[in-house]
Amino acid sequence: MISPIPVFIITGFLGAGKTTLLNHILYHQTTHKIAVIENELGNTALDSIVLSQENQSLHIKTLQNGCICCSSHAELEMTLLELINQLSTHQTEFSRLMIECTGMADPGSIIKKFLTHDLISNYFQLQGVITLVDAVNAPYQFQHFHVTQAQIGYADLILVSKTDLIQNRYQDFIKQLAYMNSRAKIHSIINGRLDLTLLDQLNGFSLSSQPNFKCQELPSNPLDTQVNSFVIRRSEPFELQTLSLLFDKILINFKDQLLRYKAILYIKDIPERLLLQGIQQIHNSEFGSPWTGSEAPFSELVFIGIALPEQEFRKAFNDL
Ligand SMILES: Nc1nc2c(ncn2[C@@H]2O[C@H](COP(=O)(O)OP(=O)(O)OP(=O)(O)O)[C@@H](O)[C@H]2O)c(=O)[nH]1
Repeated sequence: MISPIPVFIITGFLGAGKTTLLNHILYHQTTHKIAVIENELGNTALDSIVLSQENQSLHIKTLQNGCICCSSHAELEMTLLELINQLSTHQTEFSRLMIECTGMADPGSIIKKFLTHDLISNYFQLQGVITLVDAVNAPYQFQHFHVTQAQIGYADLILVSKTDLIQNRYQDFIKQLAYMNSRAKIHSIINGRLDLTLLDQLNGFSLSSQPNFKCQELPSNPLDTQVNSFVIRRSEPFELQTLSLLFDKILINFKDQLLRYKAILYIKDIPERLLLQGIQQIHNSEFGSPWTGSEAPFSELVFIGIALPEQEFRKAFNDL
């Protein structure tokens, strides 16, 4: 058994710059052999031809029978299982896997595949969801294609592309993205030129990471998008049992709205911090390092979802 291979999911609406980014990564990174799974909708896989010409050594698989978040689910699973077979029989080797989604894909179901499938989750460790956002067209896309909002909600790293076309007029837009997803790092990039060290820093699905969420101090939601996020902080400890009951209730009541959530929790009479993360209904938790004498224990929770009622959540946690 090899140690799990880090997986990056690259998402973003049509034309946002996913392939441009992928080409930059493949061309400039030197330390990893990267396998790529691309998903093209119903046309020739021109993108992958460009990629494979520039990077002969890469294993590139193009899925063309539909979108991997819906109709082509089984095809993605089969491809991953095939890669596992090739890895375990030493027919191939690579140290990172990148999946480029179609522009219309909701990444939620793709993420779930990596968290729920026994064999796939043994071989592959989801490292991060990278969402490309087209600074020129995203405000229109947010209004007309709601999947673009979900793509923001699932992101660990948001890359705002095409800022060269609008000069400095995107600061409010960046604030809007932070309002929608307070967990994700946000950077602007031009023509895919990503600082590759950002990839090494991604650990969106790690339970051991220290949450350090951005505060939401934005008074309104200027683009009237549905996806929102908020951070709840608390210094008093939670009772484990009542907290579990509250989470159960939230998962039932908001099952169609929750996208992602992550928390570090201070639990009464427990010396270690409890780490929790979830995507939609799937969640896992474990105890992390103990609180040290020099730090004041605290809880910090971030929720990202579709029109989540922030005040209702705050009240529910405060009342515990
Ligand atoms: N000016 C400018 N153009 C960009 C930038 N990033 C990408 N582009 C261009 O935008 C177009 C679409 O880029 P792609 O990388 O193909 O976008 P994509 O997200 O892979 O598109 P789909 O496969 O259709 O979903 C191409 O012509 C790119 O050259 C950028 O930062 N600035």
